[in-house]
Amino acid sequence: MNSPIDSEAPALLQARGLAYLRNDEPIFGPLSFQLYGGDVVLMEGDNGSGKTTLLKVLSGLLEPSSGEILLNGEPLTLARLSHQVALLGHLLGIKAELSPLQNLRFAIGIGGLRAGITPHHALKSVGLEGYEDVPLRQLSAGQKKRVALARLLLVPAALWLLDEPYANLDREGIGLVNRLLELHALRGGAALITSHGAYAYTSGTPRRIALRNTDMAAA
Ligand SMILES: Nc1ncnc2c1ncn2[C@@H]1O[C@H](COP(=O)(O)OP(=O)(O)OP(=O)(O)O)[C@@H](O)[C@H]1O
Repeated sequence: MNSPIDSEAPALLQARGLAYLRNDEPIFGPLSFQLYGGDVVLMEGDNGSGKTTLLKVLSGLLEPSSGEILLNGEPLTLARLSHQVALLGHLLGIKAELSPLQNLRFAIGIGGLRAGITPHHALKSVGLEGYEDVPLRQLSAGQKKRVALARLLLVPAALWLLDEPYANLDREGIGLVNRLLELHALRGGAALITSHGAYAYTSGTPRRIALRNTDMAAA
């Protein structure tokens, strides 16, 4: 398990007794865990075990049935979410009618801009130089995923919540995700990643949280 980079700092993310029920049926939890700067944590589980639901709860899209979520030691609010948390969901949150550049500018308007990087630079970093002005609907699934990865690079959010970040990516794209994660962890960020188990994160041995269909337990 990674240790906090600054032991005085509160966890970037703390979940306390977090549970979600749909129609009185438990989907996950209760779960308690925390992520500090430098942590990359892998959330594993079979189809339907609740990984996406947990990320939706952590990113404020769903209300937990019980428990609480703290960001930097403070209760989660929409204002804190927009600047402290970046979500990469199944629906990538990018608009098909806009170009990569327009999508990134839109994201900056909401989430802010990290110092020392521009949208052009971010697109080059994810291998999309030359695609700046092409409408998203003309890009492949993997290229769209790369636009969403460029957005992660641009916004200053320290906590990344990534739902299946390797899906639709080729071998080079998988390496790209790993490099982005390593860089993010090195500069004090943290990431929670979902995976079906065949994960591709290759840097060290990430901490794991296991969601199971049968007992809904946290490891
Ligand atoms: N909008 C919804 N309405 C009703 N039930 C839902 C909804 N979304 C998900 N579920 C149910 O909640 C459970 C958890 O779903 P979730 O998408 O969180 O699982 P997952 O672990 O991310 O799955 P996968 O690995 O297939 O992406 C499943 O049983 C699913 O059928």
